[in-house]
Amino acid sequence: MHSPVRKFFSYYKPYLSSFLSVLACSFIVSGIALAFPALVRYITKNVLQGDLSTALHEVYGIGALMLVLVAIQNIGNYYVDYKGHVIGSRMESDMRSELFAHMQKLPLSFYDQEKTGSLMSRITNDLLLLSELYHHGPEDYVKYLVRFIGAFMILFSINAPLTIAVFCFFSFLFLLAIYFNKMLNRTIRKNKERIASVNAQVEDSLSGIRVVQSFAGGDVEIEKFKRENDRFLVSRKATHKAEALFYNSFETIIQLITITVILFGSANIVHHALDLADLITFLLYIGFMIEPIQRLNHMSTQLQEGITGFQRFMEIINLKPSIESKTNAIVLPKVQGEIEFKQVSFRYEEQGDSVLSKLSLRIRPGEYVALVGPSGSGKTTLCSLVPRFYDATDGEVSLDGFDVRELDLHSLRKHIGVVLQDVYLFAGTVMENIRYGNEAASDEEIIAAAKLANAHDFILNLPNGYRSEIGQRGVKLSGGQKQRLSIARVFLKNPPVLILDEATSSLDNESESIVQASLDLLARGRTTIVIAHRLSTIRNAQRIVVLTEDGIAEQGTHDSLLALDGTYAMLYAKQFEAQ
Ligand SMILES: Nc1ncnc2c1ncn2[C@@H]1O[C@H](COP(=O)(O)OP(=O)(O)OP(=O)(O)O)[C@@H](O)[C@H]1O
Repeated sequence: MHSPVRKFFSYYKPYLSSFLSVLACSFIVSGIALAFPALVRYITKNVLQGDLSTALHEVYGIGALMLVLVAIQNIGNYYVDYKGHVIGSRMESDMRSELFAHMQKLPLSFYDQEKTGSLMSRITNDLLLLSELYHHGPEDYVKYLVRFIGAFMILFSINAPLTIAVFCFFSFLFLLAIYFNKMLNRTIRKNKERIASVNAQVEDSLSGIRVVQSFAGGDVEIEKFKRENDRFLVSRKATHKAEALFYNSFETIIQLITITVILFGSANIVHHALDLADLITFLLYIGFMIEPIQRLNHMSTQLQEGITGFQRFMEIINLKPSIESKTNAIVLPKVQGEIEFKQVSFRYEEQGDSVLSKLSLRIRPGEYVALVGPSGSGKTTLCSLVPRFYDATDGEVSLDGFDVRELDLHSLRKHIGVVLQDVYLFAGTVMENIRYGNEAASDEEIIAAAKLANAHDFILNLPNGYRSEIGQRGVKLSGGQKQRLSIARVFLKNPPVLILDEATSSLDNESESIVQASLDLLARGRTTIVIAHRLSTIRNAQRIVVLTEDGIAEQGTHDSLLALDGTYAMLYAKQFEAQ
């Protein structure tokens, strides 16, 4: 678990020298600002009340000095604004990259619980104002602390009792700021959670836009969206209420301070304890003490946005990937493909029911094994334990005799190819999608893989051949075409172990036979586990394993299982009748 404070400051490290130069500049600029009321005081108290024949000459001299100071101050402010913001944005961008990379390592069990849209919101919205926090946070503290302490000391030297009276008001402001900042933090956190829900709703509706339109479900989606959007509005209203209360209480106290200074200052003038020039100086410096507080006050929503964004960032960063390579994990350069499940039990959630219980199965290198059984019996779950999409709750899964938890995760997954029923293609070209199987592959190798997957001909018929854009999730392709691209991807990967999970189930007869031909070719010489509902497609499997809710019910070849006249024979007869 990272310490939040240490983690927060660690992002300054790569930019430390630039950031210190910004802080130094900020310090100088604030010091210069303090000189102006002192110069006004000098003019009103010393120059204008002294020898008037030389006064104008001296005033021009001070005016020239002021111009030089203004120039230095503005150049300094430009540097602080520009450089500071760039540094803040860089840190924000570093954090965004770190969060995305961290999410890549989180296990599927994490994604089972979270909504994609909410996670997107954490990467985009939540981090947006962190740059302001990183840049303005320390820099404003330096700037305003210099101004505040400097003004306090000068005022104290002019009139100590009045300064202390004013300071009492400031401590009250300070306490008020702490209280309201806590309140803002709460409401802003709620805002972020609710905008994340709005995002999740948008993502869900738009990803399923085909289902929405086919069910004419636009109104339902609009209603669901409105519900989330309204909840966001309610929490925004609470934030605005807190902000308005905060700002206006502050302004009231600040006005009270000014009135106190005018009243007490005037009384002091009447009693000859203060002169007019001192009162003017006092009022100018009070402005210096008030300005930092006003500014921090107006900035506080932005800063709080940054703080809550950081807190939500830490919630994810602190999640330790439960499935990762051990230190000194074994890297397998070559895999024979022997898979063994030893007394494997599994359940998805800690409190949930077991999906698999003490299951044992050994698959020989190069063997073609079909898994069949009723829906929900755990076939997909069993296969997902091999590439460690999930870890067995009990027992051991091994590859070539090595417990998969001892193997380097990258090297383990490199040796396993998975073809699913629900193909996922990325927005991009055909070429880019096939290359996903092996980033180092040449164009020729990609074309060869496409030929093996029976995809080459249809790809050439696309408007731009291999350079054709296939749209989000491959919408511009048919189901069979998408499946053949996903098979080409696995051909290119060339893994010794293959898992085919209902790869042809959603295809029509013609597409199925083309895809089946490519799958048969793909399976050649590899250890293959096939999950199939259509039993006709696995008749030739070397071994058929029948999985039921109670575990492995029977196994053997198609003919031996029919002869056994058990679960398989019953499933087969049912399908045969239906056909
Ligand atoms: N990600 C998940 N989180 C929680 N439970 C799950 C998850 N995936 C599957 N399950 C549950 O685990 C059980 C086994 O599911 P699994 O998908 O492995 O079965 P299957 O035999 O492959 O089914 P089918 O043939 O219908 O695909 C089911 O009861 C299912 O509800």
